[in-house]
Amino acid sequence: MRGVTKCYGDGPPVLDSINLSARAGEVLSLIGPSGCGKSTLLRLIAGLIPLTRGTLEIASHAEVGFIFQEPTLLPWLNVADNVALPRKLKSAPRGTTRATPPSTAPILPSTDTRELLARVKLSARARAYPHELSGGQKMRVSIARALTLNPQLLLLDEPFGALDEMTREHLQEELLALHAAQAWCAIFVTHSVAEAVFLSDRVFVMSAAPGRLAHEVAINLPRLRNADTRLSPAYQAQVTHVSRLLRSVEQQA
Ligand SMILES: Nc1ncnc2c1ncn2[C@@H]1O[C@H](COP(=O)(O)OP(=O)(O)OP(=O)(O)O)[C@@H](O)[C@H]1O
Repeated sequence: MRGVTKCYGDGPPVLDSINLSARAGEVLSLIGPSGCGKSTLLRLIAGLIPLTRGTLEIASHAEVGFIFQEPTLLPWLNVADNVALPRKLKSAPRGTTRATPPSTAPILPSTDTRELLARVKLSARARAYPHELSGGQKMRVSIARALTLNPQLLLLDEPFGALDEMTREHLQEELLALHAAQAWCAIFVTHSVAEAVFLSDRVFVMSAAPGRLAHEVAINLPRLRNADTRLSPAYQAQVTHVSRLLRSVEQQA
């Protein structure tokens, strides 16, 4: 992104002159006060809303996956069919596929779907329906669905915000294991400093009104992170550092 500015309607800039570049395989986090424009930034990258000014380039043909805080699963499809949905929508001729309840019997999961379900530890629940799953399991389905098209870029908007602390930590570790296997670039929006530091190569602390990238912090921890990482002094020092930066932008707001 170069000089990206976003206004909604004829309102003031919500984001002002954002310059941001991400390398293949990098995990970036955006953290900042409520309303500073984190979700807006992700929606711009996803192409869901238009830029007001500036330029945004994504490597050509890059597949982009999006994971929201709400798992947004289709209640009438089982786990395997929810995960396979992006592939089915993509392979269907334009104008023929509608996301309405089908009357046909469920199709056997493809090998790819089965493998994805194994990676998110849901093989045993392939035939379950969303209402039969826990919050953490629903999020695992949402992650598997986002990975179905082998994205090079994964956008995550506060995906673990509604989950309890333990589930959240497990999912963070699982997400990093998936990243080690597939090496997509990820841009992660979170309100948790600990989560941002744990997951990221770089953390951006944003200031509000208008939203800007106020601080960039390189997280110099070994890439292979696990539960022990959270106990290490280096990790805790980075969490303290980012927390102070966040406090300072909040005081300026
Ligand atoms: N569709 C919209 N129309 C008008 N204003 C909007 C729209 N979406 C967001 N905004 C405004 O843009 C600003 C940034 O919103 P955004 O949701 O991007 O912030 P955020 O940093 O993700 O917030 P939070 O941390 O609370 O989720 C806010 O002031 C919000 O009110």
